[in-house]
Formats: sequence, structure tokens, C-alpha cells
Amino acid sequence: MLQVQEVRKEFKTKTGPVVGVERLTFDVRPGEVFGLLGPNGAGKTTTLRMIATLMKPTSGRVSVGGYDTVSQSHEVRQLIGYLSNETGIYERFTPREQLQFFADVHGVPKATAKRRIDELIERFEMGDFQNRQANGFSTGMKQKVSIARALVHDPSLVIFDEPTAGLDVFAARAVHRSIESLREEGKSVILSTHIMHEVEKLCDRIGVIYKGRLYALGTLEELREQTGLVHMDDIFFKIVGEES
Ligand SMILES: Nc1ncnc2c1ncn2[C@@H]1O[C@H](COP(=O)(O)OP(=O)(O)OP(=O)(O)O)[C@@H](O)[C@H]1O
Repeated sequence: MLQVQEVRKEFKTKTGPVVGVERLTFDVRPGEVFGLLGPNGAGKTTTLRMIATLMKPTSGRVSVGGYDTVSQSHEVRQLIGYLSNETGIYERFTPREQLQFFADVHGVPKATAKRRIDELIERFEMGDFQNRQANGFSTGMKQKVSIARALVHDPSLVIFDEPTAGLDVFAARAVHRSIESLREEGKSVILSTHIMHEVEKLCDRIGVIYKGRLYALGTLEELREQTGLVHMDDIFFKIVGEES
């Protein structure tokens, strides 16, 4: 579903070039939750933005469903849902209006959109507040609307950038459940996080990213075998070769 091949991203800054990521190669298969695990500044957001067609690689290639993210960005956008860590919601709109708006943006036919929005409102338990203006919503309520909005056009690949940042345990659990149900539906999910237990719990395969490079790639079991360690935090420090 997703292929990232030898991708490098360099930023030009006043003080000289900064490498965001380099020699990044991995794929994500249908029905798979792939975790991109790394600390602040590792290159997770840069990677996700390139997949989401919002940034062009300096070199290398990213494709989604066989479409190139640079030369066929329109096709790619139909296939992806993107929850960025900055996804905001319109405070003056109700959840139902926001979902309708994004369904229109993606050209979803009216009847399909209505069915899909009803399903999402039920799935995310938004029935009680579906017709309330979003100002005054809790962080958890806003996150539900943002995730539903990323799914309204029924994308095949869903990109989540730190989806549980700032959420309490109840809201985080709702996000985890939505990721699990996407896997059950056969969707591909790429999840960026620095939360170790999140990858242990949710991810079929894990890419450990640090200082712009992929240090390891495999299932939790494979990473355990490779390092002789059990917990993801211990595994992480051993892989990147830095002790806390
Ligand atoms: N627009 C930019 N201009 C210059 N440097 C950038 C830009 N965007 C990212 N970088 C640099 O690229 C590297 C990777 O950043 P990125 O935001 O992808 O990391 P991240 O893993 O998402 O971290 P965080 O968890 O803090 O969001 C960092 O060194 C960052 O300073």
C-alpha cells in the first residue's frame, strides 16, 4: 500500500542545510499498523508529511497504492487520511457540519457521505454532541472529530501523527480502538509516536527512527530477538546505542 524508497529530505536554512531524514526505506501493507517510533526531532513528522503529499522528498520516492506522491499527488490524496498533530477543527461548525465539509472537499457523493457520517458519529460516540458548535469541546471530543474527519472519504491508508498527545486515558483508549478497527477493516495505518507502550500494544511492525535514520525495522518479537530485551524502551535505547 505504501512504499518509501531511499528517501532523503534536506531543509535549507540560514545557517546551512539540515537533514530531516535520510536513506529511509520501508513499506506498509494492507491490514497492517506500522509504528514509526522516535524521540522529538527524529524525523517522524517530516516522513509523514512527505507521504501525505505536503512536502517533496529531496531524493528518493514515495508511493501510495502505486501512485507517486509527487507526480500523482491528486490520486494519492484520495487514498489517504491524515491526522496531523496540528489538525484543528472549526469552532463554529458542529461535528456533523465538519464531516460534511470534508466529504464535499473529497468529492464523496451525497448519499454515500450521509451513510458514512452516520457510521462515524456512531463509531466515535459523537451522537450527543453531533449538532453542537465545537467551541467549548474537550480535547478528547475535538480529537474524535479530527479522526472522523480524516476517515470521512474511507481512505485506504490512514496516517496518524502522535494521535494521543495530550489525551487522557479514556480518550487515548478510544483512539487505540479506532486504530484496531481500521486494521480489522483491512486498512493500512502508519502511526508516529514516542510512546513506547503504544507501539507494543498496537503495531504489527515497528520502525525505530532516530536522527533522521531508520535504525531498526521489524515486529516486536523480531526486535526482542535482535536485542535480547523485552520492553520497548530498553530495546529502543539498545538499538540507538545511547543509554539514558
Ligand atoms: N521546515 C524545517 N526547516 C528546517 N528544519 C526542519 C524543518 N522541519 C523539520 N526540520 C528538522 O528536521 C528534523 C526532523 O524533524 P521532525 O519534525 O520531522 O521530527 P519529529 O520526529 O516529528 O519530532 P517531533 O516529535 O518533535 O515532532 C529536525 O532536526 C528538525 O529540526
